[in-house]
Amino acid sequence: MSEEGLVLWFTGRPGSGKTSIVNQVYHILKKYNKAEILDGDELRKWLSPEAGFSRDDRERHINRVIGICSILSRNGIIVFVALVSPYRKIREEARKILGKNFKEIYVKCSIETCMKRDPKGHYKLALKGEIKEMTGIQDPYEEPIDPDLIIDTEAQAIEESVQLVLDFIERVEPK
Ligand SMILES: Nc1ncnc2c1ncn2[C@@H]1O[C@H](COP(=O)(O)OS(=O)(=O)O)[C@@H](OP(=O)(O)O)[C@H]1O
Ligand SMILES: Nc1ncnc2c1ncn2[C@@H]1O[C@H](COP(=O)(O)OP(=O)(O)O)[C@@H](O)[C@H]1O
Repeated sequence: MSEEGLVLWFTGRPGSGKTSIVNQVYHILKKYNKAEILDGDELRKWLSPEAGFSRDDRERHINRVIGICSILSRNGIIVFVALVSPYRKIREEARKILGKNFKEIYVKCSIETCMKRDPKGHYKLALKGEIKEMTGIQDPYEEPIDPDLIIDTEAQAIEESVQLVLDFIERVEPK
């Protein structure tokens, strides 16, 4: 691994599998590389405690995450980002700012399956009207058009998804 880092940007609907995959890949990789996880929920608590889920709030929060990625990756760290990041425009912005070491990984899963999984119960609350601006219910999720990697968590077991990400990193990491 060179001093150049890598930003692996996992985007997908809530419940698609971003956190589960990132945690497992990180666990395997961190023995050999400097790596860090920037995961939606945990990150919001300290980086953007004031933020809700309006488009403006999401964009402001994601812009801050892009800034952190820039600092970490230029210090040779592999950064795992797990954010819903539902808008194409802001993901394209991330690619522009972070350059060739930005890799967009689409964690693909239909809204129906995400709603069935509902690991945090947010979809249920959104359907009852207790959460507003929920991605996939009242708010859009704009699928990536040409991502660097697609992980289909409806078609794959988690072990398979994890292996695909590890294989991808092996192919793209700066040597
Ligand atoms: N309104 C609404 N819309 C989307 N998501 C919501 C909402 N309210 C709470 N949550 C939970 O917060 C997590 C998403 O935070 P992110 O910072 O990743 O979202 S974003 O990138 O700013 O769009 C996301 O966690 P993950 O399930 O890990 O994706 C949700 O469970
Ligand atoms: N192939 C897969 N990859 C990732 N998660 C999966 C897969 N198949 C089923 N799941 C399940 O889907 C849920 C995804 O939740 P989570 O990882 O918190 O998603 P997200 O971070 O995208 O909200 C977990 O309960 C996980 O066990």
